[in-house]
Amino acid sequence: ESRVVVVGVYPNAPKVFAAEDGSPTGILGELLLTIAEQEQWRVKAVQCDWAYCMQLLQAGEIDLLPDVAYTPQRSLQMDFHQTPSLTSWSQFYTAPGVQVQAMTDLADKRVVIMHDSVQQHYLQRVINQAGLNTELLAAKSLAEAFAMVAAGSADVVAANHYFGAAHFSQFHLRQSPLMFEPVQLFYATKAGRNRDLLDSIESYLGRWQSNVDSPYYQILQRWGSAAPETLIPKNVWWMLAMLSALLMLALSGAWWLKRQVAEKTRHLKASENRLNTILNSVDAHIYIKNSRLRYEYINRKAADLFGCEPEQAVGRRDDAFFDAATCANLQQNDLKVLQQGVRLVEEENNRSLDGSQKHTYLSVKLPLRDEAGNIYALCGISTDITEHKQQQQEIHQLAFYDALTGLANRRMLLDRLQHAVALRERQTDLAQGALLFIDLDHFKDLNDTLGHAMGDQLLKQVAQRLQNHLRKVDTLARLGGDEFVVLLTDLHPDQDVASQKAGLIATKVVQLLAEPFMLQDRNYTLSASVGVVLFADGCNSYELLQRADLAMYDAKGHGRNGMRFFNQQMQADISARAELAAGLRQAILNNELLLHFQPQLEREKGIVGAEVLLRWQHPEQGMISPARFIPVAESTGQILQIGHWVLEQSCLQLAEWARFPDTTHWYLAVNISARQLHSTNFVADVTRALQQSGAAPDKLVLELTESQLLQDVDTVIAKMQQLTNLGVRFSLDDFGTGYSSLSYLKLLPLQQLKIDHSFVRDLLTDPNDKAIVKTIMALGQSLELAVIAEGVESEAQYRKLLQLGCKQFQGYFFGKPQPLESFVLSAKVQSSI
Ligand SMILES: Nc1nc2c(ncn2[C@@H]2O[C@H](COP(=O)(O)O[C@H]3[C@@H](O)[C@H](n4cnc5c(=O)[nH]c(N)nc54)O[C@@H]3COP(=O)(O)O)[C@@H](O)[C@H]2O)c(=O)[nH]1
Repeated sequence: ESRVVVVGVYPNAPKVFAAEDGSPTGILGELLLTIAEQEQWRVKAVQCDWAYCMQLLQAGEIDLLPDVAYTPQRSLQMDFHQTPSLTSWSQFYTAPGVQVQAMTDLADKRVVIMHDSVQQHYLQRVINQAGLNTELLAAKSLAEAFAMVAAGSADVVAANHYFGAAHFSQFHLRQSPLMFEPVQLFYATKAGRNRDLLDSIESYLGRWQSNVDSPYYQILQRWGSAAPETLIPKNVWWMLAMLSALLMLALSGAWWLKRQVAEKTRHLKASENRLNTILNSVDAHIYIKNSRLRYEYINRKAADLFGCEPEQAVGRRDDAFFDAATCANLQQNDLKVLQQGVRLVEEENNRSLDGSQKHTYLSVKLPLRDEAGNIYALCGISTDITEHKQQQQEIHQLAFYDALTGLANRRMLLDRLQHAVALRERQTDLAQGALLFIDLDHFKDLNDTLGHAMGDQLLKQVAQRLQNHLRKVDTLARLGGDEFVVLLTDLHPDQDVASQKAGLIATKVVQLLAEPFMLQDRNYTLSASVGVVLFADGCNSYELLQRADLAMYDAKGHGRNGMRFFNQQMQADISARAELAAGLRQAILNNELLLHFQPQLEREKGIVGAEVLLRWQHPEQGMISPARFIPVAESTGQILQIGHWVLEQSCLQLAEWARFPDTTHWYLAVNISARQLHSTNFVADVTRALQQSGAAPDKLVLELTESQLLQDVDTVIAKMQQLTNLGVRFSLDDFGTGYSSLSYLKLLPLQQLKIDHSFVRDLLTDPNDKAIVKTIMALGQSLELAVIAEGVESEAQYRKLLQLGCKQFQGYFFGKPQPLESFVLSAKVQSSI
């Protein structure tokens, strides 16, 4: 039984195609039929297009497929015989007018090939590697592909030269001289199937190809092949193959170079993009200007400022964006960079063309040089520091100016003062300067009565008024509260003239501030005290300010509403007071304070008690008068501690005297300072001193002065009342020197008035003093208060006082203040007389 061989036949004349009866024909069809005849195979043809034939072979539905070019990839799925049945190569066939002399001519062309053919795989690789912009189209058959070119839907067709040579003129195409992809063609079977068919074919091909008279060559001749293909010398065929390989190598090289260039371009593009991203996101204006000062580059930020796109600024100059003054300044800076090759860092104030925007920039400008070192452009980086400058200005304002009045503050004043003093020290022939220290009198009262808002209003008006009347060179400062200082410079080189001028200005200031101010539509009048100091050799700014302050206090001490020059005595007084305060601290610790007692008498009874008077036994200076140290202790607050000690000691002494019949009736008059009286603990302190000592409260007399009672009257009266309720008595010291009114006196829980010694001193000679004493006596009588006269130094004074009705006395005539022992001794002697 003959073997049935199913053969795939696809249209590829003249190599293979189906005859009218469907049997395979063409070179490879006839060759197969000739072998089949010899082998008694019954050939059954299956017609298919190329791609479908390949699929049928893979599926095992056909046994054999002619005209298959060997490729390593196909050898994985198919088996081939050894001797090629044909050799072939590919060629391009073009539409008229289309030239393909080299592979690169395929660029921008539509090339059609048969689907899944060797040409498709080869050309796809070439196009990719050469990076050609070629459109590769696939047709089902070569006839369809040729028809596409003929119809204009493709420019070029690639086909094996057998088909091409036989058909190109029929389709009115042109044959390109470019040959490529030489191949060897075989009958192929599915891998592992029909090996016997291949072996048979191989045996015939081997024998017939070595004999030119064999059926193989007869078939070739019949189908019009000019030369027996297999007789092409092997070396020529290899050369063709080598050339093809070289072409591939060259194309690969070109492809590699192109890839490198593309890679580099990609890198450069990426770098440029990155750089642009950075430059555009930097918070600064970055630009490049060429040597003619035209912009070559600006970043996004600069473009936003200019109100255009970056490209639109290229070629333009600053005058397109800034006003004339700005341009002139920028040009000056730019030329410095371009001409001198320097790196420039400058603050630039730029104003826009229409003047609407003004900005300050910190600009850094650098020259750009070519490889030969020549400057061809400049690169600028300008950072907008407008806000920073404003903040700096605000910080400066806060640091050096008073927020309320806008005047210079202490810091600024000291700064200017230091500068003026230093200048004066360097140039002694320079005009003399001076400081005026101004303090408003009783400003606190205005604040307390009208409120702080009104107080602020007044301070602003004071500042304004002073400022209006001072020269521009002078500095008016507010130190805080109601304290103002004027720094006068450039007065006069002559000390006396300068002093005269400063005095006139100070007087003018006092007069100015005495003129009424308008507050809430009402006139408000105030006064000011002014201290004046002239610059002095070796005196620094702090000392000058302190001296002016002292002078101002002196002005206050002299009745306010006036001016005083600083003098050395003020300084000496201050130093002495400071020294005294320091010594007093030590005195308290070292028990240097002691009490003296001055007797108080009644005519019939003799000694009835004593005034306690404090003494300071200084180890070096001897006895220091309380008239010196009590005011100091008052101002430093030490009086609270000292006064408390006096009170405790006095109570202890009273308790001690109470134990003896001779002294049990004696009382002690203790001086109470203003601070003591106004301290919140005053009543408690007195009560505790009495309780802890066991002294009888009615033996304790507390001496207050009229001035102490003027302040916070209600509280003082309440305190006095509380102690009066305990039995403590109160005496009004220095009576007659103050301003006590009768109605006011009636409110106070007093038991005694003490006639000041200044009235007693001239009682015999001065009718006024005599009249005052008489009045005080009458007052005491009407208010039912005892009256004691102090400072009685002579018998004549004593007699006169007796005559005027006085019953109680104190003074040197009866006994000076003395230590406890001598007081007690002399008191007993007096009683026994
Ligand atoms: N707060 C306190 N003040 C006190 C205390 N001790 C004293 N003082 C006050 O110090 C001032 C000076 O006192 P002093 O130097 O002791 O002078 C007193 C007497 O010595 C003096 N005096 C008395 N008799 C005469 C006299 O005949 N002639 C004369 N020239 N001076 C005389 O008078 C002073 C007493 O004055 P006064 O207190 O007003 O009664 C003085 O103000 C004391 O008050 C203390 O502990 N605390």
